Amino acid sequence: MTIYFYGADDVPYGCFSNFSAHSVELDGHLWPTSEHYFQAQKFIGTRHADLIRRARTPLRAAELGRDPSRPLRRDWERVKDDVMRRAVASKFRAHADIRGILLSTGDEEIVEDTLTDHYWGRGRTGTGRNMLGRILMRTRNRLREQELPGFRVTPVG
Ligand SMILES: Nc1nc(O)c(N)c(N[C@@H]2O[C@H](COP(=O)(O)O)[C@@H](O)[C@H]2O)n1
Repeated sequence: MTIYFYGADDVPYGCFSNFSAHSVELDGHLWPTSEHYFQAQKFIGTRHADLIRRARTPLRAAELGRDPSRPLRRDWERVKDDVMRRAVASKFRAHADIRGILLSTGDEEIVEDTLTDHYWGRGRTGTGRNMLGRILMRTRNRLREQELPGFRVTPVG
C-alpha cells in the first residue's frame, strides 16, 4: 500500500518531511533540519545561506530560500537532486528512530502528498515527479544494503 506523507508532525510518517525536527551534520555545520540544509545550498557561500542556517523554523528557512529577489546559484537545477539526496541520507543515517520507521516501510511506494509541488511531490493531478519520495526510497535501499540498525519508536496515544 502506498505510504503518503506531508505534515512533519504526522505520526508515524511525518519524519519523512524535510520539515521534521531532525538535525543533519553536513559541510562542517549542524543544520536544524534537512530543509535548512537544502534551502541554504541554493545560495552556498553567501550571507543569505548563513541566514537560512540560523532560521528559527524550517518554514522560515523555506521562505528565505524561496525569496525571488535572491539569485540562485547558477548550477542549482543541475545539483538540486544531489543536494536533496545528501540531506535525506544524512538525516536517516544520524537518527536511528526514524531510520527504523523508514526501513519498516519495506518495499512500499513512498509519496509526498502535496497538491502544490509537482516536482518534489505528487502535485495537484497526482502525476508529479515525487522526487522526494523517490529519494526516500533510494535512501531506504542504501540503508538496507549497509545494514545500519534502526529501532522503531512506538507512538504514544
Ligand atoms: N511543507 C511544504 N510546503 C510546501 O509548500 C512545499 N512545496 C513543501 N515541499 C518541500 O519543499 C522543499 C522544496 O522546496 P523548493 O520549492 O524547491 O524551494 C522540499 O523539502 C519539498 O519536500 N513542503
